Amino acid sequence: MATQGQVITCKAAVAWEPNKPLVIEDVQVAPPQAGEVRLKILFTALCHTDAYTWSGKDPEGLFPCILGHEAAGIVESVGEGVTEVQPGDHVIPCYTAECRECKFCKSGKTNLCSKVREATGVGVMLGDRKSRFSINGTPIYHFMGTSTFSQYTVVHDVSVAKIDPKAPLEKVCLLGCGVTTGLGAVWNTAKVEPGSIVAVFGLGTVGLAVAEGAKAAGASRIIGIDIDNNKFDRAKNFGVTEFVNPKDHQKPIQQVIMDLTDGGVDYSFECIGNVSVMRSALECCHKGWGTSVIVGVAAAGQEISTRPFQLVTGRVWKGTAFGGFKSRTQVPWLVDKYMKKEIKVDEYITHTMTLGEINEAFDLLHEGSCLRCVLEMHT
Ligand SMILES: NC(=O)c1ccc[n+]([C@@H]2O[C@H](COP(=O)([O-])OP(=O)(O)OC[C@H]3O[C@@H](n4cnc5c(N)ncnc54)[C@H](O)[C@@H]3O)[C@@H](O)[C@H]2O)c1
Ligand SMILES: N[C@@H](CCC(=O)N[C@@H](CSCO)C(=O)NCC(=O)O)C(=O)O
Ligand SMILES: [Zn+2]
Ligand SMILES: [Zn+2]
Repeated sequence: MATQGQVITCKAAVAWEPNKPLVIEDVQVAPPQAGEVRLKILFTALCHTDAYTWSGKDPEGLFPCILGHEAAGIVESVGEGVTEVQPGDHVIPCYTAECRECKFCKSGKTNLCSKVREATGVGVMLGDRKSRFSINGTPIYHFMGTSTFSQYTVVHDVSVAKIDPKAPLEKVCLLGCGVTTGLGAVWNTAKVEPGSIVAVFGLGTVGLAVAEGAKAAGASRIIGIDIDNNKFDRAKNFGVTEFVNPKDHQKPIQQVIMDLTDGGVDYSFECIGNVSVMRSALECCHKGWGTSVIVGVAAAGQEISTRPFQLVTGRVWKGTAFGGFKSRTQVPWLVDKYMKKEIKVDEYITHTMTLGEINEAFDLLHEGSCLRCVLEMHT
């Protein structure tokens, strides 16, 4: 049955309140308006940022909402004026938009785009500042401009990356966030050179993708730091050459790393979201040139600190969103790299479940053994 122009009723996991179990509801998804695209989401993974917003600690978290931002699907229908995708196209929704027209997009200095960001930060669509999701007339907020924990979602056209239709959607959904972010943190934000010594704090999906990116960039040593000893064996497969557990040392971890590296690393990456570790990651960098990249998302109210002397003496503190990748342009390129077996993706998927099992999937995410859990949306 043709669904174009019709309201679609489908299943979605709704976060009614912070920290309360998600509820699988019948949700009405309105047709896309001008500049919008309605997607059939086939697979979505869970990311720690979904858990963070669900926890209530995200200042942009609005409830009730439909979370989810690491997914892949097929275009169901498009609104007026949409020219770059059409029904049937295989796509990855992108929480970092790319309009190619705004001051940010044209700057050549950042992957951030301002066109829809204000609207996506308050859970609505840009056109009419309303949500396309409702349950019996009650609006449900969008999240990150993606809301992929729904069998159908509506996104802005500037937030849709069209990809190779031969790519397995159950795998490449991961390129919608974690893996892409880690690779890009190394390649775009830090620009790690061959021979560099790299420290990665936190060996979850993002940290492992940083290690993978650093290996590909020719790093000579990749030091993985995690408080869970079980992380090391797996991390070796992603390029980590040495493992340090801060719990095994009396000295501050930055001192341990400096002692191991004749004065500090060339690049460090914080992939946890812990502001005290962010300080350690900066301070384990080499005097004169060491650069530290913040990737982890810390809760509202948290602040970073260090002695300004750390920066005066040449260390550089940076951050990255979506690894600095331009979403619509470069996500298809990453999919192609995956198809050519130049980057890993399958290796990050430790579990697969269904939409109906989403609460159990979140429980798993907090266990050390789980990297990414992919949900099949239409079983
Ligand atoms: N900036 C971005 O664009 C972006 C994109 C995706 C994810 N993120 C954020 O990146 C972070 C990492 O995501 P993930 O999915 O890899 O998370 P994860 O929870 O799977 O990995 C975190 C790792 O850090 C370890 N850890 C926890 N506390 C530690 C400590 N004090 N010292 C050392 N290790 C410690 C854990 O054992 C775990 O292995 C999250 O904060 C997530 O929200 C940011
Ligand atoms: N709403 C949060 C910000 C969270 C955040 O920093 N998000 C990252 C992506 S995390 C993906 O897992 C990001 O891209 N930030 C840039 C942006 O949101 O424009 C808060 O306010 O704390
Ligand atoms: Zn994410
Ligand atoms: Zn833009």
